[in-house]
Amino acid sequence: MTSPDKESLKQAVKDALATITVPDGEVKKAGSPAQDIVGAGLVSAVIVDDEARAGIVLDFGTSAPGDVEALRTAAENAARNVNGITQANVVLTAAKTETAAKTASARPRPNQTGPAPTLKRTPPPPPSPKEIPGIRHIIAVASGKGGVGKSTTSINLALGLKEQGLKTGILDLDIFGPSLPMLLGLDARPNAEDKKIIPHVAHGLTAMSIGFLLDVDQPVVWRGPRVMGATQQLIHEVAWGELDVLVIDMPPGTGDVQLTLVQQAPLSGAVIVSTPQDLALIDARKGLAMFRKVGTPVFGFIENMSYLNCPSCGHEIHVFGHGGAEAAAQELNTPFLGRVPLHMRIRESADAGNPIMVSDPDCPEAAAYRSIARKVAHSLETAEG
Ligand SMILES: Nc1ncnc2c1ncn2[C@@H]1O[C@H](COP(=O)(O)OP(=O)(O)OP(=O)(O)O)[C@@H](O)[C@H]1O
Repeated sequence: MTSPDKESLKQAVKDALATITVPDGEVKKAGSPAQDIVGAGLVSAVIVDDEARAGIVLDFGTSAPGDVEALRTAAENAARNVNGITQANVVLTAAKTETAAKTASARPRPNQTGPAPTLKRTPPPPPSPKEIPGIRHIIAVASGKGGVGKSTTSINLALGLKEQGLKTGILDLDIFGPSLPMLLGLDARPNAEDKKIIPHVAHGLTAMSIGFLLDVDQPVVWRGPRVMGATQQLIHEVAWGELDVLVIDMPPGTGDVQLTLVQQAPLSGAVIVSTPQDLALIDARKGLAMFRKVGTPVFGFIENMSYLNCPSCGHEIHVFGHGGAEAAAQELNTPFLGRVPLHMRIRESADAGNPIMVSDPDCPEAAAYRSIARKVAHSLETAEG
């Protein structure tokens, strides 16, 4: 999808939202005469991604919302009915009131012991990335489009880096569909201490996901994100401790959200995941352009779902064509980090919360991730000079 398409879809979603009336006696931002939810200032963000999925944030400020679920449903239906929109997801946010705080804290997640950390509104992002004390390197795992295996690659790459002796963390910033809770088989809300969120530790990785803070049962994300605010918080207000490397699983695509994320984290470098199909490669090129624009070194391309190993003779079968990412990498003067086969083991282990680097470390697919992780570790060393 070209950006003008995305822009016009975004406008169409906004127009559709503007047909929803603020119910009588319901929330309305102070000083606003408008009666529709856009005019009343309740729509704080509309995002349309490369797959034409709409993400909408309805922000209730400090008003105590009444039937916010009805508004959510109305907004979702309005966005879904826009021609071209494939999916719509509405996040509700509000500043914490005493009652709200009580309601929220009355619903602890399993394993929760301390007060629940909440996503909160934070000041606009700083113009230049702030160093994070204790973290030597941050790398972003990006993809031009969704569904290419970016999250699966992120977790196995992180485990591969840990195997190299690096103290490794992983941060899932995929606001469109956080996968880390599933990949690690974890959904407990993290605790907070001294105003910092305490990350989980799983398979030897320090792990944090935006998904740990978004409560599926809770209609409102209290003091919840403007996406950028949440991102800031997840990068800078988590007690990461000492890490050699933090792997960030980025949201798919190369739009404004991604660009801002890239600018918020002091990245040592990025890797771009692609599949062999042409379309994915075109998108991957956009990813490269985005990182180059902000001066982040791209450590290289990874080709995922690259081939099948024939179950009887072990030969590689190239279902989606062959060598596209490698050729593109060469043409774009960017390293090629390696290919990962398409294999049920990768999918099943990921779905079971036991990534293949842990569940079957001696299989050929784990070897593919290991080889990529070695190259990335080498790039990090080189980056250190
Ligand atoms: N090499 C592989 N072989 C088999 N299945 C894979 C492979 N890589 C990823 N998958 C599967 O493909 C699906 C999409 O992968 P994943 O969620 O990692 O993609 P993504 O790019 O992060 O997607 P999204 O954009 O939706 O976040 C998952 O079910 C995953 O298990």
